[in-house]
Amino acid sequence: MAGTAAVAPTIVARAPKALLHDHLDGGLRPSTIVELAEAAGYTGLPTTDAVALGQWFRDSADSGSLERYLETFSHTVAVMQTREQLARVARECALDLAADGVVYAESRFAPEQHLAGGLTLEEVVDAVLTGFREGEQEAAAAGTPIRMRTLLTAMRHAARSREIAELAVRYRDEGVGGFDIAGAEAGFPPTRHLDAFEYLRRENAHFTIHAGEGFGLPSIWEAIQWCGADRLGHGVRIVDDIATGDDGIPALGRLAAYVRDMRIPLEMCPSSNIQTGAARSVAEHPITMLKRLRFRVTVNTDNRLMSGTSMSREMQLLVDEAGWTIDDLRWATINAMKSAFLPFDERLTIIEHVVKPGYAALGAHG
Ligand SMILES: O=c1[nH]cnc2c1ncn2[C@H]1C[C@H](O)[C@@H](CO)O1
Ligand SMILES: [Zn+2]
Repeated sequence: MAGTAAVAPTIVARAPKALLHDHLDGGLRPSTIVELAEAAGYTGLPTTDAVALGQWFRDSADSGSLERYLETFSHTVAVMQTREQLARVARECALDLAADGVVYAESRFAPEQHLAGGLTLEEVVDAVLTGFREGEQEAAAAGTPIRMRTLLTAMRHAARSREIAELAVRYRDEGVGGFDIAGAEAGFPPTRHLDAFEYLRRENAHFTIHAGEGFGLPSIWEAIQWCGADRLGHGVRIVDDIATGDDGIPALGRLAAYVRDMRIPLEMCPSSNIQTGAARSVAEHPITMLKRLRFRVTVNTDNRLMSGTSMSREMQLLVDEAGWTIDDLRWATINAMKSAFLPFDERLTIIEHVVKPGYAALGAHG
């Protein structure tokens, strides 16, 4: 019966997908890193063999710690310092996602990390937006249309969040959907960046916050109740506020209830969470319990390079290891589209004209 049989990889590949949490500097093709490093004279790579390099990223990111996981980004950021490098990486990102069946994606990066080659913050953003536009055009011509948006990230250990928030507002009509903070979570609470969030709220702008990944409930609570985040990056530790009683019935604490009641989207990234130690396995990942409890769950890649993953792979893992059905994949995709930092009418158009017909053709039910 449709919706209950295990979903075959060919079906997952064809399913329309929506991606809210993907890092531009965490999704480079290994071959591109090797080429860009050689052309730029960057000699810091652990190997110049593309296959071995891909493996190196996956192994190094498999560290059990968010801090060590983040160290691997020094190599990708090193080859994203010129206009051409940034545009190429963005173009390839759009093409790779489109080839994987992603129809809508928000890709994020931290402009402040791309100034070493002398570019200004504006030039960095322009270069990335140019690359996304090229990728969109080529993907459409290849018969795999994708709509790309970018989120501008500020690094939580640094002190440029207000400036980056202003940049996000300045570019909001050019393809920037919103703002985010990322980087090590423990020791860097989101309230350090309160002025940036207050500014964004006054500007009617959108933002998400990485919270509840490398640190627990206090981080989620601050992100929502102090900072006013529209969405949570990961948010996986919200399960710490859900107790299972003797009767087996889950009881939600006040914060978990708030997140569910307010339909706050959770940008969940199973493979990344396993690598950083935020979850033990896909089978035990809280995403499936949260889906059952009907939180606003979405499925995401986080860093395709570091996790050796794709949207299809994350979905297939949930199918194979956590029993997700095609109806579940459809539900998560519609959740993501409902939560996108895109005008409401455009969200509806993608849901009604792309996502629903795409899943209907695969036998899924609403
Ligand atoms: O999962 C993550 N948690 C916190 N920070 C992250 C994660 N993935 C990537 N980052 C950081 C490293 C990148 O250089 C930065 C901007 O994309 O965001
Ligand atoms: Zn992330």
